[in-house]
Formats: sequence, structure tokens, C-alpha cells
Amino acid sequence: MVDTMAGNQERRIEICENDGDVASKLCDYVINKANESVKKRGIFTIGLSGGSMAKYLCDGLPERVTDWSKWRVFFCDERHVPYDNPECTYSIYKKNLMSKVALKVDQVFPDDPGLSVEKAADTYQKTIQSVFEGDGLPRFDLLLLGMGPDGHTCSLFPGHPLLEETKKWVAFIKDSPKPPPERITLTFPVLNNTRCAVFASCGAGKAQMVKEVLEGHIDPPLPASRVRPTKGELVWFLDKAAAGLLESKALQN
Ligand SMILES: O=C(O)[C@H](O)[C@@H](O)[C@H](O)[C@H](O)COP(=O)(O)O
Repeated sequence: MVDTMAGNQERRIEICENDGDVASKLCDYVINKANESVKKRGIFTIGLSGGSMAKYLCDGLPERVTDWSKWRVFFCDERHVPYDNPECTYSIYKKNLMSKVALKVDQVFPDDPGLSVEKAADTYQKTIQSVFEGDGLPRFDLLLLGMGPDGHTCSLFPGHPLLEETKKWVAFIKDSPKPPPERITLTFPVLNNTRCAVFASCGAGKAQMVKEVLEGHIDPPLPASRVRPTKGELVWFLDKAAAGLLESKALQN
């Protein structure tokens, strides 16, 4: 179902039976985007999120066909913890995805937990600059995002000054309401310059916040509501439970 947001930006909402169906459709979508990007530009730049997103991707992606050598894998945000910390998003993907596919170490760009979180954010921005040509804002092919129960996305939390960051591509946070407290995160200028932003949310626990983000008018807008690619696509993959409170007529099928 496609609906139009304010400013005539299109948004697609895919309602799936359950989280397994979300994972399957999401993996198909990611691989199609990857193969399209490689065909058009010879490279596929993707940003991964932590939390449930890893669960949706790690089983399904290795079963699908793509030229992994053309992938450049970044993280939309990262918990600033040692790689052996079970909270480390990079290590979760390294163990459950990268170990199963032909991705080389130099194609994946993790945070450096050995630096201070301030230095790590600056260093990550330089890492992104080194892969994207030119000094302009990086334009990712695909950013895969989750939404927290408070409407946060990446490590951009409601009411946090980081939401107003307009210069830095990568920022740091030391007081994340979602533990662990220290994280680095992409900022809205980068999120909204992507060719495609995709959210995946499942479970009745997210239904109220999904409704607020997709149909509400909270002011100031929630972080997940502020992801609106200026020249790109926005897609939400939801299971029926997470979509259960949406009123949009077109969804009643
Ligand atoms: O590393 C993180 O914590 C994530 O990047 C974070 O933004 C996550 O995507 C949301 O908190 C949703 O997580 P769930 O989908 O697991 O609820």
C-alpha cells in the first residue's frame, strides 16, 4: 500500500502476516535493491541497525543470490562497546551473517571501540567519506532502520539535542536511554539523503508507536517520523500485530 505524506512524499507500507513473513519480504527487498544498485552503479552501500533487524536479516540474506563483493556495509548506529560485548551490533552481524557470506573484512566498516566515543564518531565520519566519492553528503543506497517503543530510530531519541544536528554525518551520544549509554549514530541529514530508507517493526508492543509515527501528529515529531528521504523511497515492513492500530483505509485488505 502506498500513501502520500505531507509534502507529497510517497511512503510504502507492507503489511505482513508475522515476523517471519516480514523477514522474508525484507530480505527479498534488500537483495533486489542490492542487485539494482550493483547493476546501475557497480556498488551497493547499505547501513544496518541493531536490535531485531539482525534477526530479520541473518537467516534469510545468506540464502539469496547477490554479488557480495560489491557490498559496502556500514552501521546506522552502533553501541560503543568492545567487540566481545554481546551488545555489539557489528559482532552480532559478524557472527550471524558475515560468517555465512562472501563479505571480506575490508567491505565492512565497524565502529572503533578503542577510541573515545567522541573520537569514534569523527573517525566513522572519515571512514564513510573514504568510501563515498566527493565531500558532499553521503547518499546510501539503502538504510535499514528499527523503531524503538519510544519512537527512536538509530540512536536518535525523542527530545535529544542530537535530533537538531545538521552538520555532522555521525554523532555520539553518552546518555542513551536505551542501554548501553555510549553510541555513535548517523544523523538526519545522512538518513534523509539516502536512496531508500526501510523500517521493519513487529509485534503488538510496537502498534501504538507505529500508529503515532505513521498516522499521528505528535509535535515535535518523533525521530522515526523525521526519516523522510528528500529524494528517495521510504518503506515500512510491519507484521499485522504492529499494524493493528493503523486506521488507513487502504490497509484494510
Ligand atoms: O542498536 C540499536 O539499538 C538500534 O539501532 C536501535 O535503533 C533499534 O533499531 C531500535 O531500538 C529498535 O530495536 P528493536 O527492533 O529490537 O525493538
